[in-house]
Amino acid sequence: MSTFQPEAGASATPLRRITVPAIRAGKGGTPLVMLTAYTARVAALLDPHCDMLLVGDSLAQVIYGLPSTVPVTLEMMCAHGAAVVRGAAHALVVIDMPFGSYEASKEVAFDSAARILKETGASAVKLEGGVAMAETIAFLSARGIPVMAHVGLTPQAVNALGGYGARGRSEAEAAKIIGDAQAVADAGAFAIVIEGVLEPIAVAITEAVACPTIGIGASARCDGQVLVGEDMLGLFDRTPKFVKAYGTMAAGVTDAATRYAADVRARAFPTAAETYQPKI
Ligand SMILES: Nc1nc(=O)c2c([nH]1)NC[C@@H]1CN(c3ccc(C(=O)N[C@@H](CCC(=O)O)C(=O)O)cc3)CN21
Ligand SMILES: CC(C)C(=O)C(=O)O
Ligand SMILES: [Mg+2]
Repeated sequence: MSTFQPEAGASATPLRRITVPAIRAGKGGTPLVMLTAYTARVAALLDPHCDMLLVGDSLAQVIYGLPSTVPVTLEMMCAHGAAVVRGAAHALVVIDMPFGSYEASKEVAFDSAARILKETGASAVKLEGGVAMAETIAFLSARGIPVMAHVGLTPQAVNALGGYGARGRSEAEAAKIIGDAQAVADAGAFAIVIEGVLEPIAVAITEAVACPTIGIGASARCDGQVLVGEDMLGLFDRTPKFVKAYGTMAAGVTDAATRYAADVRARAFPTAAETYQPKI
């Protein structure tokens, strides 16, 4: 069943959404701006400022209070993906493929990615992995599904990596990450997220590949940047070194809830302005 609906109030000449070729053409230009969003309202607020919105599987921690992204399901990604597409009119929406939905074979990956695009109306998917995923990326790309790749610190592999520490501290690991990025670029990825690597690795990849690189804990010399929206807004409590909070939403929520609770307990809310009185 498709849950995709056109944006409410879409006019006869709607603002055209940013396309995958436009993102590709952003290589080496003004840095591409990307944030995650999981809900329609937050997507609508972030949309005018972003080139791309990512419905990240980080919704595991941010929305669901899960300890890692491993338990995330296709159903969760489709529900939040459809909400973000409804909320955003301008940005290209990319949806994370959840752990277990694409690794077994390129055919399994195609079925999962096709379901995501059908049920959400999004334009592209993202998946984690390098050399091991190159064949899958080529298979999807040749069949009309734009793929954003994700190399370096790949959180779905937390059980194999043993944690969320920065990657590429040994020469062998640095070479492996650069090889992964080259492989996914050669396979046709339209962009590559580089997460949690030593800065020289991110710079070397950005200089080596023809598609845009999107950094998170990587380098300002990447072709764009992505952060988890709630981290950037100052709402999420446990944030990695690579986060900069531009907002103070947690403090705003605490302040509002404190004053609301005090008003309720003092019978100071609701007042006449917020109640329905009989007509005289
Ligand atoms: N809110 C949020 N922000 C993210 O960036 C994010 C998620 N959730 N969930 C999915 C993944 C997980 N990510 C993470 C999670 C934790 C660290 C972290 O704690 N890093 C520590 C170093 C840890 C170590 O050395 O073992 C740091 O200080 O940066 C990094 C990336 C990035 N992604
Ligand atoms: C951190 C970004 C790149 C991501 O994959 C997510 O939010 O799930
Ligand atoms: Mg992710």
